[in-house]
Amino acid sequence: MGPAGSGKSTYCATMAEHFKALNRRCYIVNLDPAAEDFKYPVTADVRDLIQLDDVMEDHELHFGPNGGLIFCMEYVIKNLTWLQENLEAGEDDYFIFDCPGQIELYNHLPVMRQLTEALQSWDFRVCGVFLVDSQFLGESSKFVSGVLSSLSCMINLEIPHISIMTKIDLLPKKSKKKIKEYLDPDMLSMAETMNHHSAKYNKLTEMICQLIDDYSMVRFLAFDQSDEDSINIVLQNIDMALQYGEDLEVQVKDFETDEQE
Ligand SMILES: Nc1nc2c(ncn2[C@@H]2O[C@H](COP(=O)(O)OP(=O)(O)OP(=O)(O)O)[C@@H](O)[C@H]2O)c(=O)[nH]1
Ligand SMILES: [Mg+2]
Repeated sequence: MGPAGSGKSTYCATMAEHFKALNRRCYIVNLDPAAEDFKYPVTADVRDLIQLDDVMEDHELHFGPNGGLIFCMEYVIKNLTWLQENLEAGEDDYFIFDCPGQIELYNHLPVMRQLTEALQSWDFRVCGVFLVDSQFLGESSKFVSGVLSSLSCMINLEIPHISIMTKIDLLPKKSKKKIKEYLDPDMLSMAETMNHHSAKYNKLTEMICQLIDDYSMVRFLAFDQSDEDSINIVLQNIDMALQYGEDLEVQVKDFETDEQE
């Protein structure tokens, strides 16, 4: 998930390659009814169910691109059997859902939550991965704004949640250093750098930063698609959030115990 153009589809393509190199299976589902072409193999495509263009061209519905997208996602929720039929999952299968970028889907509409609840009811473990373009995080105020959008998504979905800064490979060396400060941010000194003219707003900024700091609510991981280690760290964090592989260990232990008996 994440704002338009934050790199969601590119993340899916990078992960598809990475999984291949690890010899691990991974299936990617396109949930964006407006998507056009893909740089990854698509296991299931929401456009087989509904397409944004068709909705926008419908003379009775009269939707623009954003209203049309919401209509499409509500249609998906009304037709969840389509999704379930397309997710014939084996044990330990790993799916990535490439989601649309409109932020309203995550922070106040119920559709994405309904979707994650459906996946959980089908016995999937679900982790939210929220992407923000690192090029927009280089200033304290923009960083706090990125944290808040990730946070509102996390609170709305109530699932394990990982926040990622994308396009690190595009940053000049100097900005890369600066971005590192944002991976483990000192929110209070950040608040000081954002002083406004109005004391009232300064206090508000301070309190927002304090809140983020007190609860360590959002920590970003850097995602550099040109750096294998950075991809690995992101994947490990998601695996941990999903408790991926824990059952495998249990099965091995059970097997050993059986043999001893
Ligand atoms: N260099 C570089 N370019 C990236 C990276 N991630 C995305 N891009 C580029 O950024 C643009 C948008 O990336 P997408 O992956 O399409 O973004 P998206 O979030 O799927 O966009 P929407 O689906 O339209 O919301 C494309 O031109 C990508 O090639 C990255 O990590 N590094
Ligand atoms: Mg996309």
